[in-house]
Amino acid sequence: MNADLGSPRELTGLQRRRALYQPDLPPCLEGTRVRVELGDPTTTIDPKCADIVAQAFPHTFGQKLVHFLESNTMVSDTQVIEEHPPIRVGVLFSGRQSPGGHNVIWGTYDAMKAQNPHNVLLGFVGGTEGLFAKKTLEITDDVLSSYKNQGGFDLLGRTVDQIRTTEQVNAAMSTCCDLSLDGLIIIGGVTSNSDAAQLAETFAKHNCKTKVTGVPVTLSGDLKNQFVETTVGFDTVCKVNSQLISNVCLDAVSAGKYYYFVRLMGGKASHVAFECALQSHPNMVILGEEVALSKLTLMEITNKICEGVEARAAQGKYHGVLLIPEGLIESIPEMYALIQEINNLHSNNIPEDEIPSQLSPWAAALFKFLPPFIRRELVLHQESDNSAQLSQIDTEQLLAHLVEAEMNKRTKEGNYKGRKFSSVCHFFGSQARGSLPSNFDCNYAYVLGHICVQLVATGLNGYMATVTNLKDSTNKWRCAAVPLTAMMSVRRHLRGPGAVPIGRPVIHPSPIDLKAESYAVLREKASSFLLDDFYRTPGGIQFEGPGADTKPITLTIEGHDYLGDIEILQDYLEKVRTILKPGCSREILKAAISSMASVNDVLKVMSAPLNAELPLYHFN
Ligand SMILES: O=P(O)(O)OC[C@H]1O[C@](O)(CO)[C@@H](O)[C@@H]1O
Repeated sequence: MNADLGSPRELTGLQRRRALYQPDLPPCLEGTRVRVELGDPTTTIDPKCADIVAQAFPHTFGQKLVHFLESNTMVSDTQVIEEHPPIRVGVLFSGRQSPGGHNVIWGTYDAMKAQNPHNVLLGFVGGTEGLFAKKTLEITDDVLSSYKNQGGFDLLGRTVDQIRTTEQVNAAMSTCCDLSLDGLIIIGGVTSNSDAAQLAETFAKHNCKTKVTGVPVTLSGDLKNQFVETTVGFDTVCKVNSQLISNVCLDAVSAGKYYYFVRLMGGKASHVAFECALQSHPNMVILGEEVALSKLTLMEITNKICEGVEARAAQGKYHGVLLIPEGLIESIPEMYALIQEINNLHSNNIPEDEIPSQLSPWAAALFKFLPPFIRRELVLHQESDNSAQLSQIDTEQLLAHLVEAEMNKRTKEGNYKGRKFSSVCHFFGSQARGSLPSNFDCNYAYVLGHICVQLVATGLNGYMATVTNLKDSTNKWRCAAVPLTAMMSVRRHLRGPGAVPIGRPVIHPSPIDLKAESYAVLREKASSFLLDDFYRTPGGIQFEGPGADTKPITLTIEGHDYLGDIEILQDYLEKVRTILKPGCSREILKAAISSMASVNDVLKVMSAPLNAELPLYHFN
């Protein structure tokens, strides 16, 4: 454990300014009187698994939804919390670093002190290991001062995202009992929140008074369902990565000689890569969900990229930018099967170096075909959820390697006559995780911290703090809490009516919805992105000033706002058309011509019918 955790940091000018930013609270959480409304009892998001989840969580399954309302909203079945006897709460970072995490602690602290100055908030130093070892740091104004609105998780640090074995659960319970905690707040993604549900159930079973609350914090954005719109950190990470990608795009087009293969952190699902593609318009993005759906093999993906390279070469372009989600590797059918075999061998405690010799013949053949660096990475020890360590597998290098080999082959066979293919690989992961969080993430995390305190004060156990209507301004956000069991399901291994649920109930990462409108937009623009170098420069995160709120939240959350972008352009085009009436004056024409760069941009995003209409205007 790092000895520097929690010590005051020396802040730069920008950090100091950020530390002064005061996150907004929605009206329902302002003041000390909060109205709590109990809604409908819940089952699970997958009704077919309800019985299994109910059996596994007899004490916490089926609890009611909770809504927090402005204190003057009158509805039946509500409770107003006015009296606040002192409480003690523990908090820990369980999941991976994600920008905004510190503000959950700050929000929790402020809400606790507003309720009763004698309340005590204890942070577990070193995450789960700190929880098991009872290693705490009391959160105070002083401790918090240099961590407000700051990136990283270094106020408390983190270790393993796992509270699962009987030993771990018992250690957590004895810590909570010994410290006499009324509440335990677990900050993390799907794995941490699944563990939080299990802990809540165990605590309830053993009459432990500590109420467990989960908070959706993960850069991956995959803890997403009918109750949770997005996770803390996703907005920032997508904005930072999009800026980096757009810089790479401009670099690529400037020199015209490299293909950049950029892998993006984000777990099994491709939300980060998808959002970044919408923001920065690279030439290609290969989403794991598409690959899984079409069952594309490694060679089919390679050929698809090669076709893109050839099509661009036909236009004299020898550069490009490709986005690759880190989870792609597991979406390729034959790679998935190989990784499953490796995982099974790990689960049977076979040492890394013996794994290759224990593979089935077909898996061994595939393994042998892969370059040595990928082989080494594939056999690394597993993540806490028994899956491969995606961040350690250089899928971008594997693809660059296969594409280069295929392009050389095509050249040799005389099928490709363009310049030699050249690639540069990047992995964008931690660069964005440590970023100063966006205003959105600062506000979202701070509000979630407040909700956690209301849950503990109301005595609710096994809930996740949630906020919906996030695309609106903070004063319209709807604050709620959802039983963790309501988000659980059990994986089925067979499709169709014969499907049998296998495994234990957990909260699963949600894949990209390939039926969503934002996905349709991306597909519609795919050939233009591939050939036209229609790169977009979103720029760095703007914290203040005129640029700060132009795009307050990620495009995929807003759903239609990418279309909104197009609407703005359409509107602009209409204006240009109105000015450019046939026979218009020279001055007006000159003014319009000076906007031509933008008109060209417009042309690139416009759909075909509008494109077709434009030549009616003769600018020369
Ligand atoms: O830095 P680490 O510990 O390798 O974690 C990386 C992993 O954590 C995540 O950010 C979140 O689970 C994944 O996207 C990624 O594979």
